Amino acid sequence: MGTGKKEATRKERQGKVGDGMNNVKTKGENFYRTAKKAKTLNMFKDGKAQRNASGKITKAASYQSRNKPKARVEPNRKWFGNTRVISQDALSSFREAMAERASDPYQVLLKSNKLPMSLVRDGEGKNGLKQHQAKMQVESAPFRDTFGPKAQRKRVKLGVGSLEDLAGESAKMHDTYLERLEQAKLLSGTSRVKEQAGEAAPEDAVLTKAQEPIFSKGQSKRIWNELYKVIDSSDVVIHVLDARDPLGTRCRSVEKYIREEAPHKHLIFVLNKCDLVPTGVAASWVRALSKDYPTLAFHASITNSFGKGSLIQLLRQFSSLHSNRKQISVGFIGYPNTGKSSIINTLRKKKVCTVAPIPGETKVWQYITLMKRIYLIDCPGVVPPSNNDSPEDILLRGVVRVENVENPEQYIAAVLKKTKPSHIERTYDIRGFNNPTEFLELLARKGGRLLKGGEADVDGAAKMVLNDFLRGKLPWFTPPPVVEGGKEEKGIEGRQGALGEMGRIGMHQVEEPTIAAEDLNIEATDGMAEDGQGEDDDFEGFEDEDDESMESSEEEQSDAEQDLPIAATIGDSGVALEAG
Ligand SMILES: Nc1nc2c(ncn2[C@@H]2O[C@H](COP(=O)(O)OP(=O)(O)OP(=O)(O)O)[C@@H](O)[C@H]2O)c(=O)[nH]1
Repeated sequence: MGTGKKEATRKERQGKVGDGMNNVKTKGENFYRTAKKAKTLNMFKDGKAQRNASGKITKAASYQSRNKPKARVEPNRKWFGNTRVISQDALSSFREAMAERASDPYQVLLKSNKLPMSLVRDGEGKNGLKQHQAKMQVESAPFRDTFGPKAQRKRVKLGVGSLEDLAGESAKMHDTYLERLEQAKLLSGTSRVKEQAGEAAPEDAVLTKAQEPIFSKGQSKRIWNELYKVIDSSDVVIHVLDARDPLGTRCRSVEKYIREEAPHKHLIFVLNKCDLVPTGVAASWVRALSKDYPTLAFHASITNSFGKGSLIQLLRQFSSLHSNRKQISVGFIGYPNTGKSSIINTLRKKKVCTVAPIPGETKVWQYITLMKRIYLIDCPGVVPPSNNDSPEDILLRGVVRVENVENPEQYIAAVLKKTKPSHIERTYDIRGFNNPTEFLELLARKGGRLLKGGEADVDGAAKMVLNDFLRGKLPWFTPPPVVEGGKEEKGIEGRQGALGEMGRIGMHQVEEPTIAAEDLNIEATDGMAEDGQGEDDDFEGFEDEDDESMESSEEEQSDAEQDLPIAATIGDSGVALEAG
């Protein structure tokens, strides 16, 4: 028997139309009982009122009762199903242990979205614990510690006594600012202040350093959009630095962005062009930079590379860290011309990205498959805008194309300052000059670079010297920071490597935090076992073989996934340096 319309149709079809038809309810309005109606019907079902012989109600029916029901919600165990109670001591030791691991660049927090990260990131967010603590502090700090002569709280340094003074001070500061702005305009004539009639009042202007537009390369919105696309799509971000000037080519703003906005992404440094600096210098830089992020020394070359095995091993470790993903993406970021595309070519052992000795060769981001589970992303070179960088600094970092520079001879003094005189003499076979102009003239004459009338082509010689400086013909490097007492600082013990001493990079587990380990499913297991990948990997064959082995290890790991450690350490020796 069908229901509703179907039933009605059946009856009609079979000629059973009659009285019965009226009883068939058809779907539509009032077909189902509403909750309200059901409630009312149930109420009537509850029983009638009891009456005495004369018909007076002795006991009202439940729907007639005027007694208030007990408004108590029945307790349920499920309310507490997802919570755990721990002591304050246990909580603080958990937080200490987690904070230690979270701040160590060599340890990776896994499953951070399943951890009570608000406890770990205490002080960063505005919600939760911090707010609570702030409230507690306000509530618990006694009056005498907060106000009065013995107050221990820091007060805002206003430098003014009254509100009028403050107003006067800000008016004065504004005047000084406008004055400086005017001065800058006069001095440069190229200030970026919009001066078209009435378009922008001087108040709207920004005081910027006057510089040629070519010195703003790598700072355009387009390039930064490319960078953000790469960062967004990457699980691992490789920041490529030039070994000759690692600090100059370091983008701290990008590091900060990743640290704050995408803490789940892994950032590592690759110190490229290590072949251009002495081994000891590269090792010292690696040691110095390793304190902030894991650092690898590298020499990009398809035929004669250095550090390739270590980098691949590291990437495979990251890929096994994210074994639940189909693949991981590795973004290469950094200043222009630091060798991002060259590193990708080195890893792929063939020319997949265009490489050129001029900055800005990579224009848009580009995906490259390294192996089934690892994708690489090339990014155009970016330059964080900074008011402290002079055009000289920018030029000598290789951000600008030398042929576009006007009056290149003005930068030769800086080149001579950065390069040892003996290296200049050896490279150009020139000696006995007293200043940069003399040097350029001698060089131009020696190379037969003469203009009309036998004048030395100083301009051309300067461009040549700048190119030699940037392309590695002239040896130079920035001295690494001197560690106090001449000894290495502790802190990243066992991670310092020196070129020539290869440490196997392997992931191993750290002890689980003191509390809640089982609660949070963070037992240490050997889920991170690594298979080594040597420098001489045959990369073509590697795809099949290794992916298979990786898949099988993935299967093993999938069982143990629950038990993955929450923190894994990158490398015993940490600094991924490799025997040269
Ligand atoms: N000596 C030496 N030169 C290198 C190394 N890596 C890259 N180079 C050279 O540096 C230049 C720039 O390399 P690219 O790979 O184009 O640099 P990039 O970072 O991709 O540059 P953009 O396209 O501007 O982002 C090329 O001439 C490379 O030959 C290295 O390890 N050693």
